[in-house]
Amino acid sequence: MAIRKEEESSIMSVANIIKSFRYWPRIMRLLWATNAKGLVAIMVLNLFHGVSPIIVLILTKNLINAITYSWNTGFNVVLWAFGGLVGFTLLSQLLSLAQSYLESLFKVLLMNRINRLIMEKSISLSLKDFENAGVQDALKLAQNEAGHRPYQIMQQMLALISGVVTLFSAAGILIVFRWWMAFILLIIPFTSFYSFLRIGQQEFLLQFKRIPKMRKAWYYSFLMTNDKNFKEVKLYQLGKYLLGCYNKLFRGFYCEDKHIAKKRLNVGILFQFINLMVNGLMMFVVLRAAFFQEIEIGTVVALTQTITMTQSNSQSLISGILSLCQHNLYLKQLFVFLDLKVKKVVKEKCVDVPAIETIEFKNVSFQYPDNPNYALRHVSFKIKPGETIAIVGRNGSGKTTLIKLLTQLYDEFEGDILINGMSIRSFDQDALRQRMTVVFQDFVQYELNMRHNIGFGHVNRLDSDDVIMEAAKRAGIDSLVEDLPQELDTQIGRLFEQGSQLSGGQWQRVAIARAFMRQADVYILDEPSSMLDPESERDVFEKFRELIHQHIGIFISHRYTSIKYADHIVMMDQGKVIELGSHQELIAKDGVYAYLYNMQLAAYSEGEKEEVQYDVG
Ligand SMILES: Nc1ncnc2c1ncn2[C@@H]1O[C@H](COP(=O)(O)OP(=O)(O)OP(=O)(O)O)[C@@H](O)[C@H]1O
Repeated sequence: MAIRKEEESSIMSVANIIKSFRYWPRIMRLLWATNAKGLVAIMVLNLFHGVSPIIVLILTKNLINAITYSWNTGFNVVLWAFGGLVGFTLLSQLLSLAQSYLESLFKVLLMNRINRLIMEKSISLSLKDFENAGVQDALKLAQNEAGHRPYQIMQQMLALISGVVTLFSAAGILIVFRWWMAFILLIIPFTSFYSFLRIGQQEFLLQFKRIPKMRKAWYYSFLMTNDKNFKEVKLYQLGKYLLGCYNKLFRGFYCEDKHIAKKRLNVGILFQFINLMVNGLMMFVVLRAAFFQEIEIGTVVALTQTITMTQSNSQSLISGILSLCQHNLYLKQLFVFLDLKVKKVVKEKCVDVPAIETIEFKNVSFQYPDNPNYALRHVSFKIKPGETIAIVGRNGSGKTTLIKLLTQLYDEFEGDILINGMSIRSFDQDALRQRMTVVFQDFVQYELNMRHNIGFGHVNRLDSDDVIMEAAKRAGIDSLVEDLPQELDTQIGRLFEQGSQLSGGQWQRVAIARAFMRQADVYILDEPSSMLDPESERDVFEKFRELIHQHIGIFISHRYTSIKYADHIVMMDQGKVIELGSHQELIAKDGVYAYLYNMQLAAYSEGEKEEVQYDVG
């Protein structure tokens, strides 16, 4: 996904810069789709903006000449010339205000459109792509930089159009006087073009290579400013250290930026000097012509202004083209992100997923992208209708990975998963997911109201208070919801105003209620009891067992006291199923499960004994 090495080096080539203009038709379509009428109006106003300095110049020349010869022509001619200049200046200022009004509105619409495109793309990505560091880099660049570039390109384009109009009309005036002056004034700024282009490319390359570090800097800042991390940062006194890490990165960025800025300054000084010399020469020619009475006083004023205007316009034209080239490089990254391939929905896949009755893992092996080790190896087991399966095992043994494959968050694995005897690959992923409900270990705490927090389990039922309250009841939080100041409509969390904060266990129960919103065939709880007290844990499991009656229940837990009620237990170790059976069977087998179960039991009774001794003492 990230630009490859050879592409990095070719960024510096002029051919690559020219190639980057291929995105322009796309940018134009984007601008057009944002607001076609607004775009046309802005363009027309911009053209007017381009010709208006020349019209003002001609009107000024006329006025001065009218004053010079007024004894001959009468004061009326002066009045008309003056009226014309004032009237046009007024009109031009009014139109310029209208232009900035329209441009500011257009900018808001365009930014919003690009942000929407980025978000739409983001949610269409697979988990595999989303977790890829290269994709994260591109996303960051698209959000930070590329988002506002199309607008700047539009502004620059418009400025260029108006600049070209001004430049050529000014050059026209000069050509009539001395053609070679126009030629020199147009040519000189192009000599600086290549130098500035190189600097612009170097700057882009710098920014591009910096993205991973920028994400790190952002992360340090996030650690210090986010409420979730605040307690630990405070307790371990990490503030100074993290700030130091952030500063170190910032200092590195600053040195690099300073180096580029210095280069730009040196080139700028050199070309400014050349410009001044040329300007002086042109002025000398005009003044000489005036001295020998070859031109009138109004024409002297007009010519000196035209020289300055041509020079500054051709300069800003060059810097405009340069910044367009640079915007193009950034924009390329936006389109690289937007063009990321999303797996196409295969039409033949079965959308009508029948009620899930059996699930069978058949010799499944799986490796995460960029991870050389297998997370699962030759996993096989079957779940029958109405069964509850507990998946147990040490940390990193592959339990959650099983769930990720079953829910199709990753779909490139070896072997097969059979749903009612058919390969999981033959079903439409979204349709299949609708038949399942999951509480993940790292469930989301939505900083929204309680209605959303529970209702997101079945987003079409967000307005059904009864359904939401029923789910809350199943998760044992109905009274918690009723006690909230605005019940379901109470804001939860601390991020926004008037939010009611919940405890860790309460948040977990809310996530469980969310999972209970759906009438699913498969209920999956990944460590649902990690934050629950023993009473709540028993409560949740009882509710879970009631709910999955006739359905399939899968839960992952490290608490063996809850696990023993499952119909079947799958014991995992290093990605493999090492034991399989009911609690009694596995205890009788006296293997790893029995060892871990007895160890936990001993730890519990030891704890209880200590408590008793403590009470007695
Ligand atoms: N997104 C990922 N990318 C690369 N490797 C991963 C990813 N997620 C997990 N792994 C690796 O896969 C292996 C299995 O992880 P998994 O999360 O399935 O373990 P687990 O049994 O659920 O662990 P725990 O009990 O700690 O939750 C681990 O070695 C882990 O490092």
